[in-house]
Amino acid sequence: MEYVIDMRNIRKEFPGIVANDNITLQVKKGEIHALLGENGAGKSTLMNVLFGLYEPEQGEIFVKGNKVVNNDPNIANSLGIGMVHQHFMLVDKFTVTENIILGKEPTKGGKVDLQTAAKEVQALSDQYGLRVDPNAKIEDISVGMQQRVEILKTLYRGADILIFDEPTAVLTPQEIVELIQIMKKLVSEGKSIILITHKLKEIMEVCDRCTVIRRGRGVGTVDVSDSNPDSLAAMMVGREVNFKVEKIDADPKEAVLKIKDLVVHDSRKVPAVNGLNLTVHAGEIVGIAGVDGNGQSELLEAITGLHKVHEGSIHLRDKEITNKSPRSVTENGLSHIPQDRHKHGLVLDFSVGENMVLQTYYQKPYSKSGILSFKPIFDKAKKLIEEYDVRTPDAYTPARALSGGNQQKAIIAREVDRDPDFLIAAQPTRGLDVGAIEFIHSKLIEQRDNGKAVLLVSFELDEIINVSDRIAVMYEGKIVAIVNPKETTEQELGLLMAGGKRGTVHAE
Ligand SMILES: Nc1ncnc2c1ncn2[C@@H]1O[C@H](COP(=O)(O)OP(=O)(O)OP(=O)(O)O)[C@@H](O)[C@H]1O
Repeated sequence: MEYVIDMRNIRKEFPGIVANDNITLQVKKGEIHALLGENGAGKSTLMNVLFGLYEPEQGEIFVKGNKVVNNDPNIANSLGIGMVHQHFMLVDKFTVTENIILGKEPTKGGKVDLQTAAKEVQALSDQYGLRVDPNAKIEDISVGMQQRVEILKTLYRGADILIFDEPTAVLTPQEIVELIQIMKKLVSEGKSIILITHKLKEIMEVCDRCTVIRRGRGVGTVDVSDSNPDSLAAMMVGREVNFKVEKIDADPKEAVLKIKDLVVHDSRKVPAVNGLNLTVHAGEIVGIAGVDGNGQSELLEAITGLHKVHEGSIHLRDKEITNKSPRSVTENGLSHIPQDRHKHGLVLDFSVGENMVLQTYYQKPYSKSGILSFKPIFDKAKKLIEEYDVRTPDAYTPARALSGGNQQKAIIAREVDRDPDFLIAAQPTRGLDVGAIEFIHSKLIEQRDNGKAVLLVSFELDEIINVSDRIAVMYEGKIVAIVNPKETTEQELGLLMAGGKRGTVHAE
């Protein structure tokens, strides 16, 4: 059988780690082929080898039966391979069309022919159901549309083998439904897709076959129709995974976070949070459910001191923290697992060890008389790396070199370990494998059981329902309903998130 992609016995090493150890990946034409593995298993590395970004130490690559030599991204492109990266590579100030044609502009009379380009983009967009506004600027469009621009960019360059690196991690549930339709359309038109995802539900829904890798080695390739989420998880992690979140009923105590009549403006000076009231008690997890863009980011930034509050107040226990600096809020007992781990969670060029003390480096035992004490810093880091299973060669490795999921585990380790009164967890399991998700959920529940107040914000409705003790539904900058997770369904929550009505609101 001839494969469109045939990667044989690939080996790729980084200092201190074999990221790909003799891996074979074979993709058939017209299939959606899942690539599944734990955080740090080597999936992105393998795709970067295929795309010519890394040169493997060993192994062969055949594309449509032809052996690839001296691979680089230009060669990969010319062979019809296109990559839709997790972090988009678009120019914010350019329009959709300008981004799509960048580097391959049609010309007329020596000038870029934008009219012809716009027509070509529209034709591709119609053919594959990739809805975009060709004249909109990237900075003004949603994440979902930006992703469609990335897909169109690869199609415009003639790609017929598309690599999607965790494409749904950044999307809202509605956008995920659309992307799945788009992927089905692409393969029905003869394209082949390699899909990296941690979401087993997605694999079951759209993929034909799945290749599993564990700690840099191939475990095997299976037909999805012969598998189920349990068997895939076990193959990937090497043990059975418990998908059910185990917890006893909450025993909430005194109020820890008290928000009264909060108003926060967004960057366009429009109220994004608009008269919001919310209380979170010691010993409970309150989950915030809402469609992206209903003020969740502004709310979290206001609590953590990253965004100015216009009206209203925020108290942590009896201390007012309204418009206090991030450091002051942190010193008053807040920990924060931020939504954007690169912007607010890590200093990528610092070592993992240094990142573990980002909020506490100036305190004892990590500093003495204003000078850093590296032994206690790295002793602490080593302990956390072990406890949280952060896969890194060592504590001295720069955070940038860790896989996305392991960067997230490092942040969670640091924030939970600081033992705060109040923990904000924003999309805490985004990009994590099922084994890591199981572990993080148990850590959040452990915090709750130790009497901490936890605020969980997540687009994953099953996570909100399974982990929270109360669910606050946020719509147009307000909490519009408080729901008991035991008495609701994903459908019912979805309706409330879209502005539907049900019951009364008790912010307490
Ligand atoms: N440029 C690099 N320099 C050093 N080490 C690296 C580099 N890129 C990846 N690694 C290491 O190689 C291993 C595999 O990383 P990779 O990003 O391929 O994992 P992954 O399976 O894609 O993980 P995730 O699901 O978390 O994204 C990890 O241990 C990572 O730390």
